[in-house]
Amino acid sequence: MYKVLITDPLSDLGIEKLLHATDVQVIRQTNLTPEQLLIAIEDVDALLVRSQTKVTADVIAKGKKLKVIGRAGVGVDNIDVLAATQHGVIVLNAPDGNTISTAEHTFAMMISLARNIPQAYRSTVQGEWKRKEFVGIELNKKTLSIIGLGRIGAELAKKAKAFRMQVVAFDPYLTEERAEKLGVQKATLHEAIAQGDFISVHTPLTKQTRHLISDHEFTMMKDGARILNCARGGIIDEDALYRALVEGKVAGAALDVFEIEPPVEHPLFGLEQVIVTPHLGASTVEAQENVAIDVSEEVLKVLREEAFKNAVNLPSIPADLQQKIAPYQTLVEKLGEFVAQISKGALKKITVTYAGDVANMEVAPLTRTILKGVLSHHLSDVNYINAPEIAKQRGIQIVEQKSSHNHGFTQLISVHVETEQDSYSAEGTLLNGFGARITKVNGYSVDLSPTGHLLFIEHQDQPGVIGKVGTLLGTYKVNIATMQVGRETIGGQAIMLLHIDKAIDETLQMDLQKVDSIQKVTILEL
Ligand SMILES: NC(=O)c1ccc[n+]([C@@H]2O[C@H](COP(=O)([O-])OP(=O)(O)OC[C@H]3O[C@@H](n4cnc5c(N)ncnc54)[C@H](O)[C@@H]3O)[C@@H](O)[C@H]2O)c1
Ligand SMILES: O=C(O)CC[C@@H](O)C(=O)O
Repeated sequence: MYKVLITDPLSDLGIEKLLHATDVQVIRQTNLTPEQLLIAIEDVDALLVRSQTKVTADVIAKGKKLKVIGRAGVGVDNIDVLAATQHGVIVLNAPDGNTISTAEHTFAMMISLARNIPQAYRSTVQGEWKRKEFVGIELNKKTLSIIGLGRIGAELAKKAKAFRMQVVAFDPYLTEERAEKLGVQKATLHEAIAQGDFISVHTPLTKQTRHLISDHEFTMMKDGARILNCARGGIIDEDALYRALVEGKVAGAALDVFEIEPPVEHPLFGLEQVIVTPHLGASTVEAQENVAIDVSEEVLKVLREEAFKNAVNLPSIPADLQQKIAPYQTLVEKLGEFVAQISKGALKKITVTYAGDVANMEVAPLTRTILKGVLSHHLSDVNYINAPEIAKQRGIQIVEQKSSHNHGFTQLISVHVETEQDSYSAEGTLLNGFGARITKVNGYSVDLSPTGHLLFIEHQDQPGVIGKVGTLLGTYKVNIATMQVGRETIGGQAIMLLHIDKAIDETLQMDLQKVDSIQKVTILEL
């Protein structure tokens, strides 16, 4: 039974699938203090949040069984994604479900800003009738500068165009082709800032976007520009915004999000030209249902080990690619484990080479699997999610390359590992009807099914060595299923690879090691 902890309010309809799943126990505990969360997380398999719950590194470390954190929404800035990655916890979001709602909210804020609707409402219900004070401006023919033309930015652009606004956009990933398709003018950040009558930010909050709009940017704006933030508090420097409003450089600001939420006694609240909402962008019945459905379905898939998408800390693999690479998964994982088990010394570099049919595919997911195979022999708690990050942290260089040398195999994958002591390699292929095979070990040709108990013996090619190995194994009642031998030259360096029917202990290993001309005996388990 999987335990799923939900710590923020989520739509009941949205989480129906979880509530009805027979293999899931849903625990709903909202408004937890950080201390209570540290206790609640201890034995759950999944955590579902919106933007209120702060999922810190401490929370993740306490979640000993935690496999997945689901964010019902887009922004994952309330989750320590790096800590999750390091602990091998998948972070999922629901990126599509609230796009329309947030774009509509931004548009509502823009119209409110242009026509002073919140201020006029407040004044009118207080018994005033100040028609002259609340003269607004039209959106028609004004320029809207959008910073961050992703899902919400693009949706906002469409709405603005319907209101006959000129749309200028800055996004580092915006191509001319997409700009043209959306009917927006591609600009640099400073061009966009300088041209906008309205400027709306729609980026994630990252190191690069924190205070993206600060004093310098405000000085570049048109006099009387109006600014909106319905993305994340902190993209606009609130102190700089306050100064720009007080100086009259900026005519108005609409904020749905704040550097600290909920904001207390915010100086901006004292300014008449500032309109605010309490992080309501995604707060519609439709958006909340959408994101809760999306994230519940995805979390269930992770728990049930089915294919999932939308992982923030794992590249998503399209279904057609998943289908193509599936047959290679066992081979590459076994190749990684094999090389790791025959290698000695601290890892420095792992080179993976793809040749033949497989070289025509997107191989990054396979390399990730190999990394997991290699690293999990040396380190505990390595999985598909954290393997690249762990390699990076330990300074292990990863090289992925493609080659035209398939040596007669339809496909050939080779893993070469360099350690501080030596280098080791294994090559493998998929044989029609036989599945995964290891075809070369440290340069010696073999034909090995990579499963079960194995003995890897490095020795000098001498008459009688094979016999002595067989006799010793017989003495210890260990049955040999298959045996492979390979040598460089007659009497030269050689290897023996034996499939044995049961695990052996170190006594037999040491006895084998004492045999004349045997240099090294390694016990493998695949
Ligand atoms: N107010 C709310 O309730 C609410 C609701 C949903 C989303 N959001 C927030 O809105 C933001 C956008 O969401 P989205 O779904 O459109 O995300 P998205 O990932 O589709 O779009 C973000 C865009 O920002 C661009 N970007 C990144 N760094 C940039 C930079 N330095 N300068 C300019 N552009 C940059 C990216 O290239 C991307 O195109 C996120 O911060 C999200 O958390 C807020
Ligand atoms: O949970 C919410 O309502 C906010 C969601 C929003 O900020 C998001 O990033 O998706």
